[in-house]
Amino acid sequence: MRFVDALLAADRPVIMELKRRDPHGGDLFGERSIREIVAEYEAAGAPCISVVTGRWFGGADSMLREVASLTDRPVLQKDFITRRDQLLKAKDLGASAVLLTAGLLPRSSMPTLVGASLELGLTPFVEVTSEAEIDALPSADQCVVAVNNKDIKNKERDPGDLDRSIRLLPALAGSGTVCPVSASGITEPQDAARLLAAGYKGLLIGTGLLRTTSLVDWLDSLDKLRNVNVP
Ligand SMILES: O=C(O)c1ccccc1NCC(=O)[C@H](O)[C@H](O)COP(=O)(O)O
Repeated sequence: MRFVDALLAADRPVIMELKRRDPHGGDLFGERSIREIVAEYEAAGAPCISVVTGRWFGGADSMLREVASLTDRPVLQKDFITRRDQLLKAKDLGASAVLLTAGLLPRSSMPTLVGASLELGLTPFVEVTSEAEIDALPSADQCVVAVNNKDIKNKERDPGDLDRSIRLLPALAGSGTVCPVSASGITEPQDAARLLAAGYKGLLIGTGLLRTTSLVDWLDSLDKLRNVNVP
């Protein structure tokens, strides 16, 4: 299934992320193997899985290959992608979607990379932090567009500003994307429920899910707050 279709059809529209380290170098996997985390996410009904291969977060390309070999859920690669050859590699490693960060790319590169991703059958997962970045997006109707609540230019050391997602939602709706996503800094089920109630079709959560003592309880709380029954 396509990344975007899987997310839009999900009872729990949460892209669950594997990220080895937090921005301060803290371990997020503990004793768990990649296989165990993927199994936990699948059992929790993850429609899509995100893998951070960026080295700032302890990532490596091998993590993407391993995750893609363990699941048939669409997998997003989160890395600093600036060139077409990285898209080819992402595809080869098993990705279904690729992160393109508006704030890190020269404006002229975004249309080229969005076009090249689509040609390769990869969903562009475009991250933005401002209205100006949203207004400049090419082919937003064919992209997942995500508001990043943290500041990647500061290595995401900040706790995140979830109100940024609320503020930018009207601009996202106007961009033409069918799949607005709120990403980063979502640690509590209450925050997740608030963002979904506001109109987000998906959330991307790493640290909050990797650090919780019970993923099952975290997601049950979210379901209760949303009044949904997940079988
Ligand atoms: O945002 C980027 O440009 C980026 C580039 C390369 C590797 C990672 C990148 N971002 C990481 C993230 O955005 C977060 O891991 C993700 O949104 C989850 O955040 P959190 O729930 O706060 O762990």
